[in-house]
Amino acid sequence: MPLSDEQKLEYELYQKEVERHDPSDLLQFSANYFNKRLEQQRQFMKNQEAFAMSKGITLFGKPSRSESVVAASSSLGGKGCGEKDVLFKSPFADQDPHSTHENENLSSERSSQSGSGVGLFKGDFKVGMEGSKRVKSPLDPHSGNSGDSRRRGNVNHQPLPLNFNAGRRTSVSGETFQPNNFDDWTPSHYSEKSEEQLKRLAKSIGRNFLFNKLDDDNKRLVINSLEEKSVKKGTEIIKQGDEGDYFYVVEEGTVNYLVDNKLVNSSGAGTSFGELALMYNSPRVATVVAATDCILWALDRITFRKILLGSSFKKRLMYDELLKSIPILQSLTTYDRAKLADALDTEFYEPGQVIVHEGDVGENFYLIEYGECEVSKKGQGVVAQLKSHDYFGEVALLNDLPRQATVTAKTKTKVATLGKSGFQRLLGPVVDVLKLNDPTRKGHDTK
Ligand SMILES: Nc1ncnc2c1ncn2[C@@H]1O[C@@H]2COP(=O)(O)O[C@H]2[C@H]1O
Repeated sequence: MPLSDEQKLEYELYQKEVERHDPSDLLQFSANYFNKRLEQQRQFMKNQEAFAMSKGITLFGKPSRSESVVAASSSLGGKGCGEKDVLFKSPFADQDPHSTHENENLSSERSSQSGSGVGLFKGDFKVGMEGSKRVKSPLDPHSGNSGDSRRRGNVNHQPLPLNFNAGRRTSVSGETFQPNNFDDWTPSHYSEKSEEQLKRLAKSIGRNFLFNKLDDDNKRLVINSLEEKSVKKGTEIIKQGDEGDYFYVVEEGTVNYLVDNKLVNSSGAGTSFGELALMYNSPRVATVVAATDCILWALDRITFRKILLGSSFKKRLMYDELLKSIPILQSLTTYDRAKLADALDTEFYEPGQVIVHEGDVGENFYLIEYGECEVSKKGQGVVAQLKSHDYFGEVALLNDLPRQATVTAKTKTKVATLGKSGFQRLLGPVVDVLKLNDPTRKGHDTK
């Protein structure tokens, strides 16, 4: 049976750690490594449950005896366990390391099926796991992150948060995302919302993709942490260069975005803004002004980072390092990169696997995260070699032509893919560079 993306990720992280440390005693190293991973995951869940309980939210129910039996048979590989048999059991109640993954999966389902949320949204988000992820080395708290990601299609089989640290970039983090820090945190502005407010929030926030990715419990935490703000037309809500304090969702009205006093964008009800400074601990990149009277919902920095950054924005953080390291994308702004990251997906290829076939219709643009690929053309053989941080697939999309060459993975390869519409919409600022480099115009370099 092929590995799931989640298993691939875990395996890949492990492999990278082995390569990085080159241990003389591999078994001892591996035992330490996986113990540490297990500890991290359990600690995070304990803290999350403790916090949720302090707010009257039950994340993981206690198993009944009969449920324990179901769980035991399930963790022993029992098949035919229908949905109604799923055990909603605290994943750290069982200290048998062999049952960990079973527990994670079950708990994840519990989380997504929880009926305790406010019932405003229909997201199928599994706590802290969507899109791709980046996990800090558990063996070295000061090490850089090793990036990774998984395909969208598999979200339903995602275990609970193996990596709450996902996306953390040690160089930019203001607040630590160590799971055990969760203990000290309570949202700065926590108030149960009235029925009337909930109805309005269902409309405005329900339209915002960031919130649809949260499970019911996290949605409830976020909703109750939101502060309502009415602003008059002309009010400066955010000033370029300032430090980030709040993230905003627009319930009513329109806001204008200005960079260096030039209008660059406008948005209305259901949209959000102010996330970049909070994500990257960087100054505000734009000034935001109310173009009409507005009703906004503001979420404080810490709650944003604790909840949304671990889920809705994980994909951005995970792709940010890759996008920053790709030479042709150097001209993109933080905002352009964030939008591009939202549109990317991840694919893995094994050595010898064809990624793009000459003559096919072009659907995607590819960025190589790691691996080596070979470009070949009928009648000419191999015409180019590609390596990590190179790109391909642009010619068909730029010129509306069939694929001009075949690209084959030479080693295990991980690519970020961008669909045709995203390519046209998001790569505007680099199209000229892509055209200049177009191999059908000037011949592809053989590296
Ligand atoms: N074209 C744009 N360039 C930069 N920021 C933008 C743009 N459009 C919307 N924004 C938002 O404006 C916000 C200003 O504060 P932040 O830098 O925190 O996050 C920024 C984005 O959310």
